[in-house]
Amino acid sequence: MLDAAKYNLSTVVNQNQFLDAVDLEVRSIVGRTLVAKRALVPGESVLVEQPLLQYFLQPSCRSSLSPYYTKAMWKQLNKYVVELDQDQSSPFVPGLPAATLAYLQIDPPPLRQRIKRTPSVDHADLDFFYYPNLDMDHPTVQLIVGYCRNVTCEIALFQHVEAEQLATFLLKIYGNAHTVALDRQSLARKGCATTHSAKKHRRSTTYADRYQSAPWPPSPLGPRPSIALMTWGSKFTHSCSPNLLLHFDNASNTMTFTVTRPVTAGEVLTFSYLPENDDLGGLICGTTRDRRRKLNQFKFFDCGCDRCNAKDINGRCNCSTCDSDAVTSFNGLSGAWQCDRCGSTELPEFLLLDKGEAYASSMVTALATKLRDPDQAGEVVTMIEPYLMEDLIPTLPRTHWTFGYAQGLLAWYHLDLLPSTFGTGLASQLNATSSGLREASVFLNDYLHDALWSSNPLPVFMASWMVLSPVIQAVTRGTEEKQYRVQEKVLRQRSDSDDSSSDEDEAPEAPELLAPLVLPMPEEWQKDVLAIHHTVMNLWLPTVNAVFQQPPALIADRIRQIQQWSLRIQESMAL
Ligand SMILES: C[S@@+](CC[C@H](N)C(=O)[O-])C[C@H]1O[C@@H](n2cnc3c(N)ncnc32)[C@H](O)[C@@H]1O
Repeated sequence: MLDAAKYNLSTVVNQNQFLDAVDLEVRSIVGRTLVAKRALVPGESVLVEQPLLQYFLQPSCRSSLSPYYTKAMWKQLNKYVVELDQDQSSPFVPGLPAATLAYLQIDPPPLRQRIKRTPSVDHADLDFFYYPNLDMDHPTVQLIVGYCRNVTCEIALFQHVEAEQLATFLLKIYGNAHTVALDRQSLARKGCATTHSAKKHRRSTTYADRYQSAPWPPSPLGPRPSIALMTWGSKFTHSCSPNLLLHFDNASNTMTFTVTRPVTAGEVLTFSYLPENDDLGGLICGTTRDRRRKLNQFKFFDCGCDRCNAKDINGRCNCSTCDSDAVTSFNGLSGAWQCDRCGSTELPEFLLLDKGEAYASSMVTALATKLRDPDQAGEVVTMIEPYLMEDLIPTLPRTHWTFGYAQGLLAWYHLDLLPSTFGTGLASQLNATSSGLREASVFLNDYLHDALWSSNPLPVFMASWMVLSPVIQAVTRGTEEKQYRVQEKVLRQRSDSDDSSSDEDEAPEAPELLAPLVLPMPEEWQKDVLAIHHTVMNLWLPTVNAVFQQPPALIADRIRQIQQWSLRIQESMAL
């Protein structure tokens, strides 16, 4: 029970809404967690919170966020990590030195009066954070335990600290903290930063304000990754299909947790501990096995979310035993594939060696990565179509996520890469747009929408852009004819061109681009375009608009492009 008198809510900015919407309970598998106190709707911000403790991941000078930083100590701490991680069995050590320095913020060294500050966090507040057992048989946990022994024995500033105490703190950071891009200028404006470079920046901006015409060089103080430990933000459970979206606001230094789909009273509130921009193995594509492996490596627990526990819709596959169109799902707990209809655990051939899925997954990932890299795209573009259509796709079950994703890559190729690489003439001779729209419809509707939207709406919307953006451009290009007006002045300039008295310095004016002439939509595009349009406008945008009441620039731009595209479709279909 979340009792305001019993708990410290000082970091919570929206205390009334928080207490009205959220409760603290202990649930099986996930332990202590925040749950919905009442039914919640998309767009509700259940928590807005400032960090209890915050520090830069890569400090480069002494500051209010790393008051004990020195180059020599930084070098020494990094050396311990490298020495202990020689076999590189632990995947998660780069943040250790910064977290170690941050420990001194809560437990300052007694002998260093000159730089001693009042502890920024009360020790007792840290009791509220979960951490894994120090005996845990996990390479990162054991590396941290060994590292803390070195630090507390050999570094003078840590001689008042017990190794166990430091290890517990570091594991609390690893198990609970968020990484956010912190803008040092906004901290400096609030008077928080005391670094020499921030002071220099303050001096320079004052000077620049006074002499506004001075061509001032851009500030070197851009956003930098920082670690933020949130008292209540760390009490949400992880899910691979979460019901919350996180947004960090630099100006107020707050993290907001917003509901993304309808939630019933009592439901566990979740966000994803996995990086949300990680296409495969993240929230959209990828296998249960990969996600669980990552969570175990980075966060030390085996995921027990609904998607991992029961049916991984991302990994569904036709049953080869009863030959039904029912799906075979991966059961994360038993670690086996099972048919929804006949219960068979006989694996379809694709999954038999687990090589099929792993191979398909690595191939679509590698292709997507190469195509996004301008230096590598050229070598892949020429082979993507025959490879996907002849080699890979025929081996993929139609209900498996790799099939959906491969269709997405093909759509991208037909709508964008083919015309931009080989020209629009060849693309139209090959009917590339029709093929691309059909493939886009499979990716956006059958895969992202039918399989994932209701359980994972926001990541679906983000992932859709890879294909939705080329769809918008191709449909817009294909339903308009550009029109120009050659202005009178231009005509006069042309007729005067031989006249030696004309002003030679006057540059000829370019023809003015007019609103394009809208053309009817080709009949063979209509079915797929309308299906995509229906999904995006009627099923996706209402939720996206509710969640992002004040959308960040990127989302606002996407919504604007979608709305213009919708107008174009209506105009062109009316002809
Ligand atoms: C950031 S804490 C969440 C709050 C924590 N339960 C507490 O008591 O403070 C992360 C820990 O919660 C548990 N947990 C969170 N999500 C989980 C999930 N999907 N499956 C299993 N355990 C989970 C794990 O023990 C994990 O190490």
